[in-house]
Parts: sequence; C-alpha cells; structure tokens
Amino acid sequence: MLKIGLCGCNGRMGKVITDIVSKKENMQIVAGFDAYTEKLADYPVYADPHEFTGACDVIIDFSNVSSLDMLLDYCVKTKTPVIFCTTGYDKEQLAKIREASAVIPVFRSGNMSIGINLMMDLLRKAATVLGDGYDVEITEKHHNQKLDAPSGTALMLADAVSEALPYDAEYVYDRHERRMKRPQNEIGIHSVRGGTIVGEHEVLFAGRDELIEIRHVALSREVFAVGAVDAAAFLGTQKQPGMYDMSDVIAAK
Ligand SMILES: NC(=O)C1=CN([C@@H]2O[C@H](COP(=O)(O)OP(=O)(O)OC[C@H]3O[C@@H](n4cnc5c(N)ncnc54)[C@H](OP(=O)(O)O)[C@@H]3O)[C@@H](O)[C@H]2O)C=CC1
Ligand SMILES: O=C(O)C1=N[C@H](C(=O)O)C[C@H](O)C1
Repeated sequence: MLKIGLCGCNGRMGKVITDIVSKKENMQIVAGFDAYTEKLADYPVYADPHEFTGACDVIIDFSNVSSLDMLLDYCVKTKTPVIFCTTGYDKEQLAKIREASAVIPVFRSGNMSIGINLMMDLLRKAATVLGDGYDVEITEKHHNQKLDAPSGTALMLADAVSEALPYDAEYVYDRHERRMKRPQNEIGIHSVRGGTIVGEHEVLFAGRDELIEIRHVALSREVFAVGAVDAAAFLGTQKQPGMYDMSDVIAAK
C-alpha cells in the first residue's frame, strides 16, 4: 500500500486527488497538509507536515509557493520523495528544489497531463523543422482564481520550443509600451484570466503566408490529478535522489 501525504489537500486540485485515490486499492492518503486545516476527508489535516508523526512514501503538492520551505525541510529531514505540482516559484525557490534533489527524489512539473507532455515533443519537432522563419507566440487561458501568470505550463512550452530553436530566444510578456517591430528572437507569452476555464494553451508559429497552431485544452482537473497519482506510484518506489518529471513516468509505463 503506497502511503501518500497531500499538501494543499483542501484546495481545488487536492479534492480531485482525494477522490481519485479513494477509489484505488493500492494507495491511500495518510495525511493532508493545508493552510485551511478543516478535516474534509477521512485523513487528518495538519498546517505543517512536521506535526505529522507517521510516515508517508511520497508527498504530492498542489498548494502555494509559500509552503515550499517547510515542505522541503520536512522531506529532506525524513527522506520523503516529493512531487511539486505547484506553479509560480521564483528563481531562488527553483534553486532550493534542485538542491534538495541531491538528497531525495524530487519531481516537478508545471503540468501533469499526458497531453501537455506529448505537446512538448510536438513543439520540439515543430521548432526544429520550422527553424528561424516563424514567429512563436504562446497564449494561455485560466480561471479567475489563478494566482500566478504566466502559467507554469506556458513556461514549460516556451522552454521546449526554445531548446530546439537555432537562436537564443527572449521571452516577452508585455508589449504595451513597445514602439518597435517584433524582433525575430522573441517568444511572446500572453495570459488570459476569466470564469472557470480549467486550462488552455496554444502555441502559434506564424510564418510568411502560413500559420501553424498547436493547442491543448484541459476539460477537467482530472487530467492533472491522474498524472499526479501516476507520478506518486512512480516516485514512491524511487530510492535514487535526483530531479524527475513526467517524461520519466511516461518512459516507465
Ligand atoms: N502541475 C499541474 O498540473 C497543476 C498545477 N496546479 C497548481 O497547483 C496549485 C494549486 O492549485 P489549486 O488547487 O487550483 O489551488 P487552490 O487555491 O484551490 O488550492 C491550494 C490549497 O493550498 C492551500 N495553501 C495555501 N498556502 C499553503 C501553505 N503555505 N501550506 C499548505 N497549504 C497551503 C490553500 O489554502 P487557502 O485556500 O486557505 O489559502 C488551498 O487549500 C497552483 O499553484 C496551481 O497553479 C494546478 C493544476 C494543475
Ligand atoms: O492553476 C491552475 O489551475 C493550473 N495551473 C497549472 C499552470 O500554471 O500551468 C497547470 C494547469 O494549466 C492548471
């Protein structure tokens, strides 16, 4: 039985994960961690993982960037593998996550769906074939409760494209004060927020007389939750410290 700790258990994603895990026979959530400590499911909820006296095989985190320090401290001290699905970390926080991966297995992905991870491969291929003759613009759309912009996924998609481009790309998030033609090496990244949009990402390659659009739409949060539960099954049995992502889970299937 895989014992899971769930950080952000009382949030939108936490509730979907709780529902999916409750239907599995080979895994169980043994503790939840959340700023809002009301017990909403059949496991105890703590404000801080250090208060939990039991043990878990893996922690899944869909919470807030503010939980990072206490979560990393707990996971390193107890040698617990951890899956960071939260988005919006700054450079310093990303460096701390990477540092911890020298000691414990650490998984991080801004998008846990299979579809987005396939889209990254398609984008690498498109950028390789299209080369420098096409302008790249990324648009992401999310619900009006989302805290961070651009989305973690948009940044992952931009990284996938720029890895395969023949030039060093510059990410541009805002052009409202610009009075100049578009430089070739830009990747424009645009955020839309409204209503209950679960998550949409579109990458446009705009060339001379030709447009190529690659688009992913999440119709429910289940696509992220299913990926996170698969990642827990994968990371919970990993003994080797290091950085892991969805490509490792897909390769192990
Ligand atoms: N990688 C992926 O595939 C996906 C990533 N996400 C990311 O996951 C995160 C959560 O998303 P979502 O569930 O929609 O957000 P919610 O705001 O619905 O849930 C977050 C939960 O975390 C709690 N929380 C806030 N601060 C802390 C803290 N310091 N310690 C513990 N718990 C805390 C919140 O409590 P309170 O409400 O009291 O503040 C809330 O219950 C976001 O960063 C989002 O971008 C979302 C979907 C997919
Ligand atoms: O906050 C969300 O909801 C989502 N966040 C992730 C992101 O920032 O890319 C993933 C998904 O699109 C939903």
